[in-house]
Amino acid sequence: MSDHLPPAHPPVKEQKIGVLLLNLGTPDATDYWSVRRYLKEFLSDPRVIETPKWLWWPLLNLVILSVRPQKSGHAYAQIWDKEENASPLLVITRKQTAALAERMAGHDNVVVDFAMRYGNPSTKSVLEKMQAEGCTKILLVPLYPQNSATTTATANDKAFDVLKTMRRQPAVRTMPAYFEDPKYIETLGNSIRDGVAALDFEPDLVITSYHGMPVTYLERGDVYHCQCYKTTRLVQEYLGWPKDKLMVTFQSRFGPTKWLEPYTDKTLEALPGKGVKKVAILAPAFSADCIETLEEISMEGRDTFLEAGGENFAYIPCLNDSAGGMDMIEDMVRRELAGWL
Ligand SMILES: C=CC1=C(C)c2cc3[nH]c(cc4nc(cc5[nH]c(cc1n2)c(C)c5CCC(=O)O)C(CCC(=O)O)=C4C)c(C)c3C=C
Ligand SMILES: [Fe+2]
Ligand SMILES: [Fe+2]
Repeated sequence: MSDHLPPAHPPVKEQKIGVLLLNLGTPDATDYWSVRRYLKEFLSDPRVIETPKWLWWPLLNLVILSVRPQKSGHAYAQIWDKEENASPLLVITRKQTAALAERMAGHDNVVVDFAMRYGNPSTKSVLEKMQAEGCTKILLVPLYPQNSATTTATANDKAFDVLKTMRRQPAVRTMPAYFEDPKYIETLGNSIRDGVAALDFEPDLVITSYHGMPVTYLERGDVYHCQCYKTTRLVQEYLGWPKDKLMVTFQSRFGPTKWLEPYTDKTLEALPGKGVKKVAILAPAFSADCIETLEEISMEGRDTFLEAGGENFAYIPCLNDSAGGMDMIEDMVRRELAGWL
């Protein structure tokens, strides 16, 4: 590694600032072994699975990893970006990185890149690359609007685990969760307003569906649940809509334990019976569309709702690399870089 490092004391003019976008990660391919490798890394993270290791290890290795990769692989295959031969999460994160790099191009000392918590490109490989490029300051940008131990914390943990192995330490900052940042609320609110205006029906209800987690994590102090509710309330206030026009639900249940309620799938099943037959739905916990939005909501959720008697269903995409979404990321990153630029 030392062969690839810049001089011990690069002149100040040659020192660089790294901006590292972090997201969750995704399999390299949809086959059994690729999905299994990804799920094994993901589901072995004690920040994600708090079940004691002695109990979780046999369950994961003997049961879950023998059946889940096939099921998830099938779901990934339905949303795979064939042109790029990659998962949408990877393709979109790459585009966000390129767009941010272009927006920061006026600062020739700023290097923008991205890394994943699980899978590729790994946080280790990208942090090592940044150090080799002369980054003496690094801003970690976990792309999760709401803070959770299962996402924000573990993304930062991974980066610090890598830094632990480096003798030379860059100065490091982490971007906070942005669930109530006025720029996020405005951007999300605009995407809902414009998304709804573009529909050929008027939704009775707009559902904000957040990724779920076991209720025990909330009980142990994870702030995610409260931050999800606050995001939806602030967006409702920004839009000036009646309170009952927007609803919070939680999706992606995993395993037999009780997760945060109300569940998205059960809600979509029940709404038509209550006279709510036209819905629009979006997933504000995701900064990029992925299996959980494109397959679980836009495909499965749609089928559930229509089969239960719903008439109109629309999925409003994540902010992704849209102009508004990139204005927001650029704005937040520039604020965190204050004093460094
Ligand atoms: C098992 C526990 C899980 C918790 C807790 C959890 C929290 C959580 N996850 C996200 C964001 C994403 N999750 C994604 C996929 C995904 N999540 C879990 C499990 C938990 N997530 C699994 C097993 C999977 C893999 C897919 C599957 O097999 O169903 C993704 C998408 C990845 C992709 O490749 O497209 C994202 C993004 C948040 C925000 C969150 C917070 C509570
Ligand atoms: Fe997840
Ligand atoms: Fe899912």
